[in-house]
Amino acid sequence: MLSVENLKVVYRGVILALDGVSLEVREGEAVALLGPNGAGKSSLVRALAGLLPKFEGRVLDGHICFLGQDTTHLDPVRLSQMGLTAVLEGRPLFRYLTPLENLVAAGHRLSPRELKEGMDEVFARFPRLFERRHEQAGYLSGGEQQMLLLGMALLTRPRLLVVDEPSLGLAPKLVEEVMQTLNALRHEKGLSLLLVEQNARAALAIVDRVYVLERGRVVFEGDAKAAMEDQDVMEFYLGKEEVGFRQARRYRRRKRWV
Ligand SMILES: Nc1ncnc2c1ncn2[C@@H]1O[C@H](COP(=O)(O)OP(=O)(O)OP(=O)(O)O)[C@@H](O)[C@H]1O
Repeated sequence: MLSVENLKVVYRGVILALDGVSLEVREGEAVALLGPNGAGKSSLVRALAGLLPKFEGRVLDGHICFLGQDTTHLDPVRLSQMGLTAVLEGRPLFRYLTPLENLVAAGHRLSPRELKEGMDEVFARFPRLFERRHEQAGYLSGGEQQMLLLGMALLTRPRLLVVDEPSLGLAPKLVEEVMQTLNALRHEKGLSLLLVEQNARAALAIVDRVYVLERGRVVFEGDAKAAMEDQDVMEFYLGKEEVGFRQARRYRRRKRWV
């Protein structure tokens, strides 16, 4: 469904963010892209969604192929029409508009009947959004905003959903809820999912395969279950799990590979 080959991305002509990344997401598959700050995860998302020019970035080399078509230089509108929807990090929504208005904006390509059906489905899936549908979206909690963004993404009728750091800033219980929502969407809608995360454990619990990015390169790829059971991977790539004096888990990076 999606294949990325030897992708190099540069910002302002000098800052190399991706240095020859190759990866694949097959039809119906859920794949995690993990990595620490600055690894290049968001740069890959921007490249996939045709958004690099908005960030003064461009593809220097390599190819992106979606549904058999070379989409390396396609614009976001065309990509969305093809079924590739990206939910960017930082919860980009219209903060001064209501959830209802945000959903209408996201579903602007649908007919009135399709929009109504789509919104009914979103509100049935996220009852809390329905309760708060007339309030300002900027005042929703982080978890509710994330649900709204997923609802907006659903209205674009994606075949591949790319979600950038949905767990950012959320309490563990909400992280779990967001992951379970993504998992349910994937299975019920038959979506393919590329989940970009720093929270390795949360992501690995719902995906089939994983790529780990570090300093713009893929340093590990493999089966998610195997990655979780592999102590070296957990320690070296994802950080060592430690149980602190309050029995709180924390993760410490042990080593860099590149
Ligand atoms: N608009 C930009 N202009 C210049 N450099 C950028 C820009 N965006 C990202 N970079 C640089 O590209 C590299 C990769 O950044 P990117 O945001 O893709 O990493 P990331 O893995 O998503 O990190 P994080 O988890 O912190 O969001 C970093 O060195 C970053 O400073």
